Amino acid sequence: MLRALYDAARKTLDPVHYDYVAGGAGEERVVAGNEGAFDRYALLPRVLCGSEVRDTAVDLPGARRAAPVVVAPTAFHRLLHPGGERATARAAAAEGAVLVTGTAATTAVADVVAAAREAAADPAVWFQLYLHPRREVTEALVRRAERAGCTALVVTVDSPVFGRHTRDLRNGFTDLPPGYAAENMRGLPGAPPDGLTDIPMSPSLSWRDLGELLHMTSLPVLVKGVLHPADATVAVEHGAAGVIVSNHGGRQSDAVPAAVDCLPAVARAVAGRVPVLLDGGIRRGSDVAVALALGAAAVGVGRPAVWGLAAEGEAGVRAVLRTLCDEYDHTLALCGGRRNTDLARDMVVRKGETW
Ligand SMILES: Cc1cc2nc3c(=O)[nH]c(=O)nc-3n(C[C@H](O)[C@H](O)[C@H](O)COP(=O)(O)O)c2cc1C
Ligand SMILES: O=C(O)C(=O)c1ccccc1
Repeated sequence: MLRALYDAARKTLDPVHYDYVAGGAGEERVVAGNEGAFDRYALLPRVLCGSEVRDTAVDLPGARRAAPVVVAPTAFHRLLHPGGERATARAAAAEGAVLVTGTAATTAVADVVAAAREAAADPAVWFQLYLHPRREVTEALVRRAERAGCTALVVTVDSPVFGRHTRDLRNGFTDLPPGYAAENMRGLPGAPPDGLTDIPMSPSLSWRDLGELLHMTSLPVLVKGVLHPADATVAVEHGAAGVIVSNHGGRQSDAVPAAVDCLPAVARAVAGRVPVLLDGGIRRGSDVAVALALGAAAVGVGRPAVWGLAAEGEAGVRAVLRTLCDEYDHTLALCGGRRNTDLARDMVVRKGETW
């Protein structure tokens, strides 16, 4: 459905930047695996129980939204389209989707939220955070997000070290070019804004650091990058407001399972205490339906939104979100559902393994 937009993105982007977005760690087995995993699931519809009027609304931390599709945090939008994060923010707000803007954005969070507010009266922008080894730097970032009007924080925990993006290493793309900066890092304690090397990652971060983050803010905090069900349990016990099952779109480890294959066990561990979100490989409305039936409250999309942005700016991101949500609503109707929670666990089967 969105093939034409993706092709346009490929044509218009500098090949090095295209590779930055498309690529992943190692041999990119996980990049391929995230998408491929959805091909192994099928939906078993229920019949004669549907409705003309469907309600796909979802309650997420700091956001009730009309559809269960969130724009996942991705870096460097200004590098990919002159409209940058502002264009993405306007698109997400206009389509009623949560936008997760982040530490690696090339537009300051206050400007991102301002752009979202131009496009809709009540937008929802979350801020994605890399925990800084220095607590005062993390705290300064948190205050920026709070002051800007973000309604939740997303802390990414799958990056104890930078991912080794094979194509970037081959292309020599290891930092932002001159003229671009990770704007949220500008002027932070001890952090000159020279680019992505200012976003340090540390393998010595621990659950204690998450605990400290939860104490320094009253915003809900979602934990992004959980694959092991035991970690989901610990996150909830610490007070996380949500768990995001994600392998970072295959950009960190190239030896992990497909994200959607980790979802059922995480959903079981969380047991409805907080919403579970999933990102990685969502490309069509039926993928959204599979994820919801396997226990997700909502899904995130990374690359699809970026391709839309690169191809057509705000209009491209809007087209991606609208298409996914339309397809999802149509799939829900075909499954005999009227709301998201009608997609029950027993309506997803492994292909070739129906009873
Ligand atoms: C170009 C790019 C940049 C990304 N930057 C970040 C980031 O700064 N922080 C983060 O938590 N995740 C980041 N991610 C991961 C996404 O949030 C998300 O987990 C992933 O893209 C989902 O997979 P998908 O692209 O198949 O939808 C990035 C992904 C891409 C493709
Ligand atoms: O590219 C990424 O996946 C990513 O998460 C990131 C992290 C720090 C700076 C830039 C991008």
